[in-house]
Amino acid sequence: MKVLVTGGAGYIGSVVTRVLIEDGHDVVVLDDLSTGHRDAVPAGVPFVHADIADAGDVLAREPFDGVLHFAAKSLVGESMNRPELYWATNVCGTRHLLDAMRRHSVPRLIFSSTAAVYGEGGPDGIGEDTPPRPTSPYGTSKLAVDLMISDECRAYPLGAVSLRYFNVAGAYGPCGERHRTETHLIPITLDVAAGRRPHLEIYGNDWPTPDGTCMRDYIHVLDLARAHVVALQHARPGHHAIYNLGNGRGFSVREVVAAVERVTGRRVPVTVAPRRPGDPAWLVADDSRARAELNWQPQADLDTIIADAWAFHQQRRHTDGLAGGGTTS
Ligand SMILES: NC(=O)c1ccc[n+]([C@@H]2O[C@H](COP(=O)([O-])OP(=O)(O)OC[C@H]3O[C@@H](n4cnc5c(N)ncnc54)[C@H](O)[C@@H]3O)[C@@H](O)[C@H]2O)c1
Ligand SMILES: O=c1ccn([C@@H]2O[C@H](COP(=O)(O)OP(=O)(O)O[C@H]3O[C@H](CO)[C@@H](O)[C@H](O)[C@H]3O)[C@@H](O)[C@H]2O)c(=O)[nH]1
Repeated sequence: MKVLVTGGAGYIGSVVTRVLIEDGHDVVVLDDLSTGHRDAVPAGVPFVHADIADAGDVLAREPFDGVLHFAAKSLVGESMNRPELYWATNVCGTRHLLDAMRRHSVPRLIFSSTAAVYGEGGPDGIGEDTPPRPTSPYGTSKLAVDLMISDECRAYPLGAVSLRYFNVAGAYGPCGERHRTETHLIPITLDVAAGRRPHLEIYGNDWPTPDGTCMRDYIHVLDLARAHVVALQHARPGHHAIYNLGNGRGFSVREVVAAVERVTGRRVPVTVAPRRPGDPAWLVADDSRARAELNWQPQADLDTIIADAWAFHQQRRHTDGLAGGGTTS
């Protein structure tokens, strides 16, 4: 298929772009490079430096079979302080994209939704039919888009799939997490293991969980990418399908730290800091619907996810000459 990948210079979008190309698809990437990197887009893939609000200019040039829409603001903590950014980019930006898709008769949409739409979970996995109660503007904005897409599919022949990712981590070859300001647990913990930060701050040790730290469900970015390729085939006109993508198993922040120490053979000093506003205690997926209907199955366990992220981290250290504290770039 000929597809447009918005946010294809970002972490997940760049991995999915690679996997789509390996699967024989013809990809164009659109990204404003606000958090992405031009060099994350594979060589030879046409790149458009633009905002999603202007995606119509690209869709007007030639027929597209689908759009994979990753471009977004996506940090829970930031969204608590700057909610307007989340409504403008995630909701208004996607509204413009949907209008352009309709104008240019693009039949398929794969949307990056999130576990953050559910709000507080619990030890039992969260299924797609759980009533959404987001605890942050990030989650609210993504839920608003999911609802907007459902309305669009009811009224028009668009076929859409929302994939609700749980915590994505790991790397695929030259593509991994390298946000200018990193907030995600695994890359920060790897920075500590590498001696680039003095310690990890654990955001709260008094949560209602077995060891008092937050529980999350980590999924390898390559497992996630493969689900997108399947979902593209699965989109049916006038239908909006929603699938959780996780591993179905929760790990606490302290368990992630222990896994990083095990995989890297390095010590990770920690301190306990206050809870981060907007964080739920538990987010663990019931991903049985994706396994059954998409015939998809995640392969990588937590140690593999961390080992691949660590290999990427070490490789960036060499290519970027990174040393000492600071952020990845
Ligand atoms: N990382 C996770 O664990 C996770 C979990 C659930 C959902 N998601 C979703 O997956 C998607 C990708 O996340 P990521 O971790 O790769 O983030 P990322 O920040 O690395 O990638 C987002 C990309 O979108 C681009 N972008 C942002 N605003 C844009 C705009 N207005 N116009 C054009 N491009 C724009 C950025 O430059 C960046 O390249 C997001 O929609 C996010 O909400 C991520
Ligand atoms: O320095 C840190 C960073 C994180 N955490 C904790 O680690 C857990 C995971 O945090 P993080 O890696 O920032 O991911 P989340 O906030 O869980 O959000 C990610 O996972 C969500 C789905 O679960 C997605 O919607 C978001 O886009 C994605 O950023 C949370 O409990 C944090 O409080 C710390 O204790 N210290």
